Amino acid sequence: MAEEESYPLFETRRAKGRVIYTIFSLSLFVGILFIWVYRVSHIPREGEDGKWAWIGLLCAELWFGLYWLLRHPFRWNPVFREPFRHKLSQRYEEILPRVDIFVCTADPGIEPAVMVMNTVLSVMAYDYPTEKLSVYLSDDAASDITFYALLEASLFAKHWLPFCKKFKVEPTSPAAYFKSIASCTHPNNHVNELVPIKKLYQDMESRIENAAKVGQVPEEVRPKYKGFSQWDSYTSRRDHDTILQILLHGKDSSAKDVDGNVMPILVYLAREKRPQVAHNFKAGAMNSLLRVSSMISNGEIILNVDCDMYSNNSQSLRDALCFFMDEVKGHEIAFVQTPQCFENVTNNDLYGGALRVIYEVEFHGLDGLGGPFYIGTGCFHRREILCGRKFNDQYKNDWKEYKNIDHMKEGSLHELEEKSKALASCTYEENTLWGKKMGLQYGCAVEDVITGLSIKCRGWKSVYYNPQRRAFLGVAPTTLPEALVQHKRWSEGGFQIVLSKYSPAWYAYGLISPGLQMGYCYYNLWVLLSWPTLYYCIIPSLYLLKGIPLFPQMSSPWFIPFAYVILGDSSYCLLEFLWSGGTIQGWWNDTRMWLYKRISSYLFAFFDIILKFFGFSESAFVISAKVAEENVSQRYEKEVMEFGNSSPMLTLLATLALLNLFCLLGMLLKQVFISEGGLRIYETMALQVLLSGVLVLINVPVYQGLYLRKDKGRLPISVAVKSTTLALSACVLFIAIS
Ligand SMILES: O=c1ccn([C@@H]2O[C@H](COP(=O)(O)OP(=O)(O)O[C@H]3O[C@H](CO)[C@@H](O)[C@H](O)[C@H]3O)[C@@H](O)[C@H]2O)c(=O)[nH]1
Ligand SMILES: [Mn+2]
Repeated sequence: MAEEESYPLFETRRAKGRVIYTIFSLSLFVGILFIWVYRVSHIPREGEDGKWAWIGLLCAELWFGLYWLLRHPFRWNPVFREPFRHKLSQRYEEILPRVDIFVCTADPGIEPAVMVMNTVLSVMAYDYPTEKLSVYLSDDAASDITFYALLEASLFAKHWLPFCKKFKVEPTSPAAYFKSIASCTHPNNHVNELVPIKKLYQDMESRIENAAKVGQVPEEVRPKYKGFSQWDSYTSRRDHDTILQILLHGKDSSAKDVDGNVMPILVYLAREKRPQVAHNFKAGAMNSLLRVSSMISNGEIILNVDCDMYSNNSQSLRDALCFFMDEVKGHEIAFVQTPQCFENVTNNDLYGGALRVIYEVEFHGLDGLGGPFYIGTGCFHRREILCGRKFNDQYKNDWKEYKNIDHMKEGSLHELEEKSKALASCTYEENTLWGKKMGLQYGCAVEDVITGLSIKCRGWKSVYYNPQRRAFLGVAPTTLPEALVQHKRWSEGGFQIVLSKYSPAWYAYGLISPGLQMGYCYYNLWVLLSWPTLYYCIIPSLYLLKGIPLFPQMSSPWFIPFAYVILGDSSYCLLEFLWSGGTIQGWWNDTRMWLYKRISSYLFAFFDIILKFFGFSESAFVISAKVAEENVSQRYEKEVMEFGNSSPMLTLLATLALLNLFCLLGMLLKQVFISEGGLRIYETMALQVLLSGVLVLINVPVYQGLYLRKDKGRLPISVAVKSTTLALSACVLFIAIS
């Protein structure tokens, strides 16, 4: 036994090829230095054309170069983790800790109840002792339909859980499972039982969908369940008492599955909301869940998932425990983060939703520097640490200690509900440390990342666990505006962190490793990329139209560093993308999104931050859509870009796309009709032609959306008119004033 115990519960491997990477990046850095030197030493003299444009480019290039430096630490030491769950089982099966799972939902219109129930069912069916598992659904919409759906799900679960156990079902989300076996051709060994369970599921699904469609819980159901009476005092989504119902609990003898086994605890919670009290979005929901669950089950481990992120791997809970329960390293680990993966990403990933390089490369690198960020979903936490505990070396979790704690010795379920409700009232947090030092942090659009950072600053580590079989699968945005709005929220939140008390730039100094500090800055400074990128998309093209070079000509030796940096960096990014499982077309699409995020999401986030700073605008959380209309989905499947509305973001994108087209065409026309320098322009202005050319190529979907497409997903006529006028006038004005 002693020898047995000396084997760790997980293993850490380091990546190879770091030397080559280091040499390569050093060479690129030399190239960047040359570019800087060139810019500084060739500033046009007073009276010469383009002096200010030149200085602008210098600033942009300085910033790009510095930002580029930030991305290196987390490519130096990537690590890969491998848990050994059979060892966990051998050593700790009897004393596995209690686990509380939090699912958050906020809007039944955007997040359909059936989808949410699939997530709930999938996590209820983890391969784990059910008496130690509790699932909490937080509903920020306080929708009785969601409650009704959960009631239905709790009944269906009594069949579904034994079925999953018996046939080792994977994935345990019923919708995903039925879909996966529909596409598999060989007959299963459990056809006889499959048919009835599928029927049960479909019946439940149609009942929930009907209720959602008519916007009402069926008349006959209401009086049967006392829980619905809690809606009697409900006035609106933003104004209601706490609604809390324990739907399944070991104390209740009916909470057994069809085989007579105990079911996991299942709780519905809609925390109290009042119009005059800030509810702090998902962070507020999580903190209420933390308190309520401490009363009902008090699991030592907490798993948090978004309502679309169903469990795709029934073992991942045990895998995560291998990290926490490891005898040597486990005590330092605050949370275990899995990547966000998406079920609906198409082959060439038009909107870059898969975030491939982030999850396949960069997060492994962060793990080598002290641990990945907490990214809100698919994350396992230790309760105490999430609630504010500081690290100290002596701290060791004695898992055996918890063995026989029964949190519910006396009192009825009803009493338990009433006591728990008080913890979810909207005044509970007044004059407490919740949202500051306890629980999730308030006031930031990425509550998850800032909370993770504050945990790191208290001395803890985290682990990135990226299993072969995806742990969770969710829904990525399926339209361009949605993708852009999501990135706006993220970039805005990131910058709020830089400006916050926990700023990775200064507060974290000395508390986390310098590499990790740089990693946090790399992700949280997105907003500041908008201006230089915009500048690079506009100025060189306008000067191309006018015939003024801003880059070295091809025959100059200064051309070499530009060519080397451009080629070297793009090929490196391409390789990394392919290595992460992407396609070449996917990389091209990702590059387009890289551009669009910078010139729209980040820019608008920048303005929003300013507005908020001066008190002109309030925090908001724009929830990402999880379903799309039929024709939108069809276009998404075909990878046709979906614009569909006329937001200022799209007008800006279209204007910039057209501006580049006009500049390039204007330059070509000048060549043909005025024929100033003939082919010379390609020699003197090669890089500007290249830049405009690439911008035009990358914007092809925008031109199509403006002028060629007829379907509903195209850019509206109004955007076409506005952007064409704006782009043309910019070109004409620029030529005219000089
Ligand atoms: O007031 C709110 C708003 C949102 N949510 C829930 O938060 C989750 C995430 O919202 P979503 O619209 O899907 O945002 P994403 O951008 O996909 O989410 C990522 O980024 C968020 C921070 O911006 C994190 O909260 C998420 O966990 C993380 O997955 C969803 O389950 C929502 O139901 C709430 O519970 N209450
Ligand atoms: Mn989401």
